[in-house]
Amino acid sequence: MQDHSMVSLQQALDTIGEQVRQTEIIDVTVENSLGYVLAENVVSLINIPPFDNSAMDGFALKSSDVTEQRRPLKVLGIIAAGDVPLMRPFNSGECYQIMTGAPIPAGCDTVVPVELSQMVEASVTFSEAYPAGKHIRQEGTDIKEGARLYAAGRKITSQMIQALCSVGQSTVKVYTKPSVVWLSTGEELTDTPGDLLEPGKIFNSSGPYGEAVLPALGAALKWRKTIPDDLDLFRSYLDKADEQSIDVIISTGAVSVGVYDFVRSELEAKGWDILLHRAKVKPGKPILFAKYTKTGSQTRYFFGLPGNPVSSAMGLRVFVTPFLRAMQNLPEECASHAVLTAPAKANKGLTVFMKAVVKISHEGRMEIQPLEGQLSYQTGAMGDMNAWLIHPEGKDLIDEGAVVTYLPFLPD
Ligand SMILES: Nc1nc2c(c(=O)[nH]1)N[C@H]1C(S)=C(S)[C@@H](COP(=O)(O)OP(=O)(O)OC[C@H]3O[C@@H](n4cnc5c(N)ncnc54)[C@H](O)[C@@H]3O)O[C@H]1N2
Ligand code: MOO
Repeated sequence: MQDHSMVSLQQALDTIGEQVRQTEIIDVTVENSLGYVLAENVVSLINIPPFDNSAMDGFALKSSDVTEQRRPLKVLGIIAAGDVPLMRPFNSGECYQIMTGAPIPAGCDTVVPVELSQMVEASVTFSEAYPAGKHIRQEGTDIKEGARLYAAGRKITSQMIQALCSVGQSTVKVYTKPSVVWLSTGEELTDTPGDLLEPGKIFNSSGPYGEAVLPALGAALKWRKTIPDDLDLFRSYLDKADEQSIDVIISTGAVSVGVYDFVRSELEAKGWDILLHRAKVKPGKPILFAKYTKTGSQTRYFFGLPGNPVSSAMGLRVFVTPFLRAMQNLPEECASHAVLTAPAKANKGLTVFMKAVVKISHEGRMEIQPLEGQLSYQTGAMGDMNAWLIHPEGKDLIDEGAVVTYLPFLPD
């Protein structure tokens, strides 16, 4: 007889969390580093700006030369961005025309914007006296040489790429993105959207969803296949993933108690250890987690996500995402809270994840509202949700106005 007992959400997460091993550390070019997690602190080796430069198009001069007397100054030449800094100081009564970003010449203590000047041939006068220290962007006033830009464990964003490039960083050490294979099981699945559905068939929605969302979860999807209820094919894909040293295999469907629910028995037959099967959650109840250890190679992991499409999405977010994050040394996600704007009722015996919308009210308050269509086959509301409201085990009704916990649809 099968064991149909279920563990709590926390026990399930702990079982998964205990298995985490970090991925390999590699060097990637900064240009290709988006979405990777830093495995080292990044320290700037140079000052930014690397030299004093002008913040305006105008005239580089000594402020003592610009007085109420409006004495004309001799323009010695033009200094453009990219020019070598002029080290030879100029004399009183002289100045340079200077462009934004151009190096400040030795002896200059201010830049007067072009709008305040009248230039006639090589001579310029200014409408008013001008103080020292204006419009000069001093070396090191953005980023100091030796300053820590980013700590290990930060996920690289596009903004960070801009700062990394400004200090001239060429490569960074990062954790490899966990490699993933996605297997959609089900005789009923059709992978040709746009075609007329054959009787009894449905379109595969979870496979393309997995492919779309995995990059945002930090994973590298290597390949994705659909498997009718064909055990030989399933075994051959397991072997292929093994040969390619895939870190994590994710399947959808065939993990419940139906006659054709073969995932668990096939994994066991192939020597996988089933560490978790079934948790007190909804959707996602029949969640399965297994590992495969072969001498001489890295342990491999398998998540069997329940087939109902909302259950697959929930399993990916609630169980797989923390595992993928921890493999890259990302910190655990912090709990997010919001005020419930409508009562939420759910099964008391389970932790229920409800499709919901979180938004900031006009008063600046974070508010959350459960959507219509909460069942695990109902994908209609998924496009509107941006959060999973967590309705904890042990409660049936949560009143409007209560503060509840939620999981953003995507992690940071
Ligand atoms: N006697 C019981 N029956 C069921 C139980 C149970 O505890 N006792 N649990 C139910 C729950 S809860 C879930 S969730 C499902 C999970 O079952 P499986 O993982 O075995 O999934 P399947 O039976 O293969 O499929 C379930 C459902 O989802 C549709 N599906 C599957 N794959 C896809 C896909 N890629 N895209 C779109 N839709 C998909 C499939 O056609 C089924 O309708 O079991 C319940 N049964
Ligand atoms: O637990 Mo199932 O995942 O509700 O549909």
